[in-house]
Amino acid sequence: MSNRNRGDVLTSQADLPADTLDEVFDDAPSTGELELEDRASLRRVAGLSTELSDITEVENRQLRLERVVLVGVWTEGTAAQSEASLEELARLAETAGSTVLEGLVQRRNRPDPATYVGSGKVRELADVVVATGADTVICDGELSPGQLRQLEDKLNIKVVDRTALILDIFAQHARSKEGKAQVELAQLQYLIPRLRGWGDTLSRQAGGRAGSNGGVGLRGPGETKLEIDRRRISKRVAKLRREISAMDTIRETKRGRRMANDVPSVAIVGYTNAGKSSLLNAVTDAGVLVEDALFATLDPTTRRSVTPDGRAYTLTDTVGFVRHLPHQLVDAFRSTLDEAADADLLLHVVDGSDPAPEEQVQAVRTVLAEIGSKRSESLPPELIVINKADAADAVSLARLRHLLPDAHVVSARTQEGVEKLVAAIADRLPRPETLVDVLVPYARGELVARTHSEGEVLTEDHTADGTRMCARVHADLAGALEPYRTAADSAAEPAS
Ligand SMILES: Nc1nc2c(ncn2[C@@H]2O[C@H](COP(=O)(O)OP(=O)(O)OP(=O)(O)O)[C@@H](O)[C@H]2O)c(=O)[nH]1
Ligand SMILES: [Mg+2]
Repeated sequence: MSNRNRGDVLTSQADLPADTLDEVFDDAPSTGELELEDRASLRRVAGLSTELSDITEVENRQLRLERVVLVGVWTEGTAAQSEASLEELARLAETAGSTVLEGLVQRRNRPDPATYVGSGKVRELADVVVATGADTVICDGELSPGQLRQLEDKLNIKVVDRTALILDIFAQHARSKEGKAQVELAQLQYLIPRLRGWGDTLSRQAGGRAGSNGGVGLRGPGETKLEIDRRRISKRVAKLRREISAMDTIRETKRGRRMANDVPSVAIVGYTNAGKSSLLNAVTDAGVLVEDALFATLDPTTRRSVTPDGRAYTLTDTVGFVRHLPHQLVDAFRSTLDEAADADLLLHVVDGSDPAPEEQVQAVRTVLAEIGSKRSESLPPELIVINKADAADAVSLARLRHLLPDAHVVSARTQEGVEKLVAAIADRLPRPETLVDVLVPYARGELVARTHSEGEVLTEDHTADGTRMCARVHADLAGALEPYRTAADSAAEPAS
């Protein structure tokens, strides 16, 4: 399925009764075919739903979003913003492996409480669905269970909201055991209040394709079955919670070990597709997967790097942020983001070529604040990086610089500004706290090497008796260097 197909369909939109739908989305962002194939092969390695296979209502993991029509309700902001929002939804849908056939936006004061779009528009939407041969409608928002059900009943095809779509992408991309468990938990939390709706749809679909509803299946599964399913799911939720908190402990231990090592850490955060992985690669030659798709990165990658003056630090790539991140996922992904919150420095990457980078910055800060509010310690300092300078236009770049005066403007692609950024990172990293003056015998060369990589060497001199160094080191290393301290060292004060 290529975007070209989609383009073809879009060019035929003149045949469609779209005139009364206020906006027609027709700008196709592209995603490589290969990546999509890759995703498709990944997503079918399910493995996760095994324990749930008997709960038919919970099979949203097997959502098959193939040929989709997008629909949004435009309540506030400019027309351009509403289009950007739908464009993002299209990219999300493509990331999930769908072909987007059509995108429609309706201008309304607020979404219709019954059917999301106004009831008159539902009919038009139904016509578009038939004309394009879509099998799924994706709504740009979080719909209530009732809205989803009523829209499905009226359209006779599957209706999914933005939250379910994002959950689906996360389910496809999560690779670690913990990530998978967290996504499943989030999906179940999303599903519990919607059980009846899903049961309804699926039992209807079980009777054949859409349209076969009526009579028996009309009211969904009986209360009793629903209750049983609900209980089962609650049990599963409790089990997942227990597993996750056990994994939490393991990660805490690991992180604790890393912190005891006193290697300063930098976490790269930012909106999805901002170029976080590219920047990690640019700074460290890490070779992390980079692609023009949303949520390419779901499991954090950590790489070591060194400052220009030789101090070691770690850089961690993280999950991208997105506007209206489903709140179930804020919790679920607390872990990867928590790691970011524990860093010594946040590198907040902004896509300078995006039409509305300010909104991305806002979305990221909102989620960070949410995480910060659940922690006892405050969040690490933030260094803003405006990326894709090569692709951004001069006017919006100037506006961004004005808005974010402390930001570093770089291009991970051309390496422009990267060297300066590396220097700025080095400058912001906490320095080791103990000042030592030591004479290390040549037989203990490994201590000299450690001081270079873990500490900050101020002066170094090769004497007849060994290497004489003045350096700032962390407590651990100071302990190891203890036997070699010189007389002059006793006067040394801890550096501030
Ligand atoms: N023109 C230009 N494109 C860039 C630059 N940096 C990254 N990109 C492109 O932007 C897209 C996204 O890059 P990634 O590094 O995967 O972005 P990310 O923030 O890690 O994205 P997710 O992991 O999906 O959240 C890719 O197509 C990159 O080639 C840049 O400096 N200039
Ligand atoms: Mg990435």
